[in-house]
Amino acid sequence: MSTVTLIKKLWPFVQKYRQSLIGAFILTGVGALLAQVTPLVMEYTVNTVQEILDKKNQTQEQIAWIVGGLVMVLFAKEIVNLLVQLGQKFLSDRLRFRLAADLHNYSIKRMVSYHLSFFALSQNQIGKLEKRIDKGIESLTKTVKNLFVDIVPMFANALLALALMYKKNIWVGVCATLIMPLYALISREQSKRQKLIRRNIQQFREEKANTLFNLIESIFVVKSFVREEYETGRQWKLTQQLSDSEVKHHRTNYLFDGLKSIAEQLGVVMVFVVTIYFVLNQQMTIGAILLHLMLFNNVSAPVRHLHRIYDEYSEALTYAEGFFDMIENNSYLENSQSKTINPRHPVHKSFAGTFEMKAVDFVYPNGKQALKGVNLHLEAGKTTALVGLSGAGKSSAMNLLAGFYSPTRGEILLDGKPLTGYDPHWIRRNVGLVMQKNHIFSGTIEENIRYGKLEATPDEIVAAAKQASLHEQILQMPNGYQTEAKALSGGQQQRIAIARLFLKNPPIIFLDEPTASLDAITAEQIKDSIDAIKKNRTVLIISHSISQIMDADQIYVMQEGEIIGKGSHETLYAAGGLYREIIDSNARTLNIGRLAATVLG
Ligand SMILES: Nc1ncnc2c1ncn2[C@@H]1O[C@H](COP(=O)(O)OP(=O)(O)OP(=O)(O)O)[C@@H](O)[C@H]1O
Repeated sequence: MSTVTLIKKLWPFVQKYRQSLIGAFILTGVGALLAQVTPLVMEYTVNTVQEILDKKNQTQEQIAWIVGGLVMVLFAKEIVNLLVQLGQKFLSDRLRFRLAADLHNYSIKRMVSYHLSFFALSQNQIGKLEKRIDKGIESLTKTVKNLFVDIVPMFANALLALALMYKKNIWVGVCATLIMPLYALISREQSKRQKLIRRNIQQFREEKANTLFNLIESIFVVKSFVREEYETGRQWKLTQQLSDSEVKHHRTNYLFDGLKSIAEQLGVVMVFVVTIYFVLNQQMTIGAILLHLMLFNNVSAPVRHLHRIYDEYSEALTYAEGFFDMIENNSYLENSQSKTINPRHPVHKSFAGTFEMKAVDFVYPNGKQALKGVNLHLEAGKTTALVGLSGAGKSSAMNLLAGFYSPTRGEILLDGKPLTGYDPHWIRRNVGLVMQKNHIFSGTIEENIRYGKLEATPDEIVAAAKQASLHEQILQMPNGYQTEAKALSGGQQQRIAIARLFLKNPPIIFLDEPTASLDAITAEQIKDSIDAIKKNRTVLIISHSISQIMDADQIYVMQEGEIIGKGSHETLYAAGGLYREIIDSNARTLNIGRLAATVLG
């Protein structure tokens, strides 16, 4: 990423802090002027002392005045300088922290508006994203701070000092300028070599953060398979690769720092020799030696720090690239605002809820084709079931109907209109989802149920918990509804998701194995509650349980991403094939003959 691109991208975030920017620039100008005071005062001092020594007729009173005056000027300059620096630091810090907050908020806002396929990409795994956002914001805000505290003040100071050197003597000015191209050349070469190393470091850091996240997330499996050593070994390997790259990075820096130091000393010697020449030829006063060396120090200060500035800046550019790539990824934006039918459109008030998939193909970002030419019809107000072996594509079809992914080919219609024309937020507001794996947030049971309807009253929450057959168990918990939800069992967590659904009370219901981790009695209770809520709603259910499949008005059988049969339970069973195999093996697993004999007596 080039500097111009970076400025263009940052400007929308920075422009509302224009006043701080202008203030910082004014202070920078004042600071640059003040920095030249000391060399000029020193020149005057040396020349005056020389004069006193030459004339040998100055009174003690005159000497006291000169010394006192010098002390006053230098002291006053330091006070003003201190205030200027404080102002610069305050303004730049304020800008930095505000900017960090804005960038963070914006990146979160963008990220949550991306399609699920964005999160399915391997480079967007949780730890990697976290690192990219963190490092991106950190280095961008550091660059802004450096700009006002380091870069602009130092360069303003250097330019003014250089102008003064030229004004004093053109040859001295030329000497001071000569080292610049040499320095720039060395810095450019250094940056070229460091670029690749820095990219590697960024990737290793993201990888390391991600592996750590995964490790903590999978600690149960790690321990149960006694894989502690294997996991620490994986971490060690990554850390080793990262530290190798960092060592290489610093080694290259040391080498180039040495070269730059030689270039700077060359400049000092040249300025010194030229000034001495003019002093000996009596074309300059002796104070000029001190003046020129101090001015050259002002000129070379930014140059001396150039590598650090350059280093931090190049690092910022690398991270900024990753950060802006992530937050500007429009191809993954769900873009609810741009839809032809938005939440305020009257069509939504009278929608029926008929879904249709027409010749839908779907390929995941990793290249796995999950759906092939799928034709599916969910009749409004009826229950449709998807049946098939594991990996057949049932959940993928459901995710597409809920608008989480877009078909690779074919189209999906809702009430005869393309799903792509609807605001995905609106669709999901009208669809209640209970998935195989339901996420429980850190927080209380009440907070977790409330997620289904944020404005729900406590009574509504209790009613939803009752419908989900969870209320009694919650009351037995140490803090009732205020108990930490993560402490719940798998089945209880699933019922939290079901309670959310009841609270949301949506016209369309998608259920993916809603009773998968429940005991038989709870599963029956939930089935009854779901049966009650199902009436007159459009329902899509994925289940391996015979009872839930049989009740459906229409059943679709899926195999390897394709629909291979549809109809009622009776017609599909009579037709034989996969459906019959699934039902028969379900019955065998249940040992239905013996079960019937026991239950029916
Ligand atoms: N996020 C993903 N990225 C890549 N491939 C995926 C992803 N999710 C699912 N798949 C693949 O798509 C295929 C269909 O998966 P899907 O989850 O839709 O099957 P399913 O019929 O619901 O299976 P199950 O009954 O086990 O839940 C599988 O081969 C699976 O590996």
